[in-house]
Amino acid sequence: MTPTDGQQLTVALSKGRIMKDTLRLLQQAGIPVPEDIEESRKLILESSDRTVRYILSKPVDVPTYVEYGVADVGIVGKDVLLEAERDLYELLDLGIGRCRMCVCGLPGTKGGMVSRVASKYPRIATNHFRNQGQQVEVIFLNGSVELAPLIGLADGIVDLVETGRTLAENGLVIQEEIAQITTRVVANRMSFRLKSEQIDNFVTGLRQVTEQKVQAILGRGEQV
Ligand SMILES: Nc1ncnc2c1ncn2[C@@H]1O[C@H](COP(=O)(O)OP(=O)(O)OP(=O)(O)O)[C@@H](O)[C@H]1O
Ligand SMILES: O=P(O)(O)OC[C@H]1O[C@H](OP(=O)(O)OP(=O)(O)O)[C@H](O)[C@@H]1O
Repeated sequence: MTPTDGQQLTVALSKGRIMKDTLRLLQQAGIPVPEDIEESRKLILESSDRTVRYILSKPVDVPTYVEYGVADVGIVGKDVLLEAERDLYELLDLGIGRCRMCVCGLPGTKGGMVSRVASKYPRIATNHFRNQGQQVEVIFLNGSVELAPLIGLADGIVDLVETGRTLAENGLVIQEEIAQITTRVVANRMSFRLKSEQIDNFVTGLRQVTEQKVQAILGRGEQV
């Protein structure tokens, strides 16, 4: 069957760090993925059976494409979702791209003392300190935020920590964990109703794969 535009599912994928693991899960779930999706410089690709169309986007833009409905579904980190605060349905945790959103700083500088914080995530940082009743000035930076406390721009940072290597190599420590981060599947609210069957199939396939992964890990745990 060749689907019409109305039947085709448009999926916004995050380019970069989580792309490889995302494609692996899609393939394991039996969702058709174009063979050249990793090598190609094309930004819009269709599966060979034309049931799925992929948009390759910067992670930070995925919620925008999905909220405006130009993508029915998106795959993106919880960090990006918390920062974007878009009106989307969050359907599934894929369990990949695992890291933590943390307040970090030089050893000996306590979270409570912090008055200026640098972050690529100004909304997450602002909400966090507001919830704690702390008055903190948040300075937006685009990356390498660990520099800020080292050169005196800020007292601390709010940033992602995965292995902890970037912090350790720059003499910084975690002061507080704000949130556990993983990659999520999100959907446009209207698409969720109009393409319920396609979205349900998409999410069910991925859910089965991610549950199998959890069971495999538990299975290994039981043998130990
Ligand atoms: N160590 C990590 N650092 C940053 N993001 C991580 C890390 N581990 C997992 N992630 C996940 O990967 C996503 C970031 O991917 P990536 O670094 O490719 O995007 P980006 O920050 O928009 O990149 P850039 O702006 O450099 O193109 C995050 O949104 C987060 O969900
Ligand atoms: O705990 P780690 O394993 O060291 O990972 C965390 C680092 O990785 C990310 O930076 P990224 O490499 O995306 O570069 P950026 O600072 O330019 O965003 C993040 O912002 C931290 O700096």
